[in-house]
Amino acid sequence: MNEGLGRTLVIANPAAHSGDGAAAAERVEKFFSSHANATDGFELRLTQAPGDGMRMARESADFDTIVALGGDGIIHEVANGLMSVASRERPALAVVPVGSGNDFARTIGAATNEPIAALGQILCGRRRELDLGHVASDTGESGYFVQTLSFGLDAAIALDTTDRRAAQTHQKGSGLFATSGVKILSKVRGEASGYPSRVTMDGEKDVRLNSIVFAVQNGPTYGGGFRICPDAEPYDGSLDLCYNVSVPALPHVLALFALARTGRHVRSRAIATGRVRQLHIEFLEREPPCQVDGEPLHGRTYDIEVRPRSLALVAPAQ
Ligand SMILES: Nc1ncnc2c1ncn2[C@@H]1O[C@H](COP(=O)(O)OP(=O)(O)OP(=O)(O)O)[C@@H](O)[C@H]1O
Repeated sequence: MNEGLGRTLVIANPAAHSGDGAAAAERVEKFFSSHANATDGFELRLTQAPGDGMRMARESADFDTIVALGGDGIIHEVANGLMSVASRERPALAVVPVGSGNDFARTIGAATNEPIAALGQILCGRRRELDLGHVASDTGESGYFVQTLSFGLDAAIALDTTDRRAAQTHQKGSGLFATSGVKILSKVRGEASGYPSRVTMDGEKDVRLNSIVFAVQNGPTYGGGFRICPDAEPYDGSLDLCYNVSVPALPHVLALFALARTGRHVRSRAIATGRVRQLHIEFLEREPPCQVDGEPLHGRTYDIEVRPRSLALVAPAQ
């Protein structure tokens, strides 16, 4: 049993998972109202638009625990808002995952799209110190990521899933990612052309790559369950990498994409993996598509680092 949630703020995205977030928020409100000893008082606030979750979390120093209810997007916003709160006043993060992708939830072992089960896990959970990734680009954009940052074709695929969700597709999770993958890859004619880059890992000598895929992960999956960095874990003080070291022919790229569903792509000679604390990437010819926890980010040059043990997380007891 954890030491209690204390004063609790639920920040809920009613639009998450094609609108399921609204009903999930009601169920959580009912649960906390009828189990008064679960918290030292709670408030529920619904977001109305992108950005609200970050703002609400930024102003949450009076609470002990913030429960982010929704998908990876709202968890990303709440984590970023919490990082603006002074560390000695920063509330703990808990999640009730109601999303289409739920990659962060999968990483920490939280029940997905089952709000009461997820609440049960929180109430019986244990505190863990969660690492975050931090990224800053040459456009001046910067922020933290809880799960994933990637460049290249896979980022284009992830961003396409966001557009297709906004267009009310009924697909979810890895099916959505797979369909966007086939769509994006079918636009590639002949050889997939990469994004030439110069990469410095942990201050070592730089390497030249022609990146089709360059993923920087705090947890193992992206795209609703694709195990791009199968060994990543968000409590180890480092970020895991997966990138191509040669540019395979298109059928090979498609095969690797399919294998990534279960993490078997890492056995390919075209793929390298790594583990770093800090990374500098410069894209030499053109800006690649880039996604951070499923949202777009822009720039040609990126500084990325792990911020170990940044957030107290109420994680399911394993
Ligand atoms: N009230 C709202 N109406 C519309 N969009 C919102 C609202 N609140 C937040 N958002 C935005 O919706 C986006 C997606 O939300 P969220 O990640 O919670 O759900 P999802 O897309 O269904 O799940 P996942 O990210 O796991 O696939 C976020 O980027 C968030 O900023």
